[in-house]
Amino acid sequence: MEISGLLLVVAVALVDREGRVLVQQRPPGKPMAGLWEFPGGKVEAGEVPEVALVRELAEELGIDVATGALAPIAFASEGLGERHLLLLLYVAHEWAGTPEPRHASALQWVRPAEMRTLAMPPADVPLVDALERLL
Ligand SMILES: Nc1nc2c([nH]c(=O)n2[C@@H]2O[C@H](COP(=O)(O)OP(=O)(O)OP(=O)(O)O)[C@@H](O)[C@H]2O)c(=O)[nH]1
Repeated sequence: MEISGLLLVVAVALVDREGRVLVQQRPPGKPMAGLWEFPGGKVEAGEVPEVALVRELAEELGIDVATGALAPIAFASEGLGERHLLLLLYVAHEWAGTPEPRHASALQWVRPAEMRTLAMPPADVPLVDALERLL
């Protein structure tokens, strides 16, 4: 959803039992192709953010997440070309199904410290710091 140049995006750190986080690689043809990011996407007009995230996770990964399993942990505020990105990051420890890369080029489970070695969008760097403090 875009409000006067403000782009609202929701994303999640899915954390497995070993404390690893799922990241996905943006596919060729999309802006920032090849970078690793948290699964998620744009909130559509009139959509509640948590509902948008549940929808994106079903579309992108084929998993079911309950809105109540999503806990907000951090946000990023970052210039994005002509627009400004507001990215809300949630964490979830429970979901149904096995994530598969339906839109992404690849998926991988990584520890927060290892995420620093991955090329990620600029907005994600402070989010990784917040995640590392939390996990
Ligand atoms: N999903 C996601 N998007 C991110 C992250 N970091 C970040 O800067 N973004 C930016 O947030 C925006 C999300 O757009 P998207 O392309 O993933 O969203 P979408 O699935 O709704 O896209 P669509 O327009 O292809 O349907 C992009 O500009 C993307 O680069 C992140 O960690 N996860």
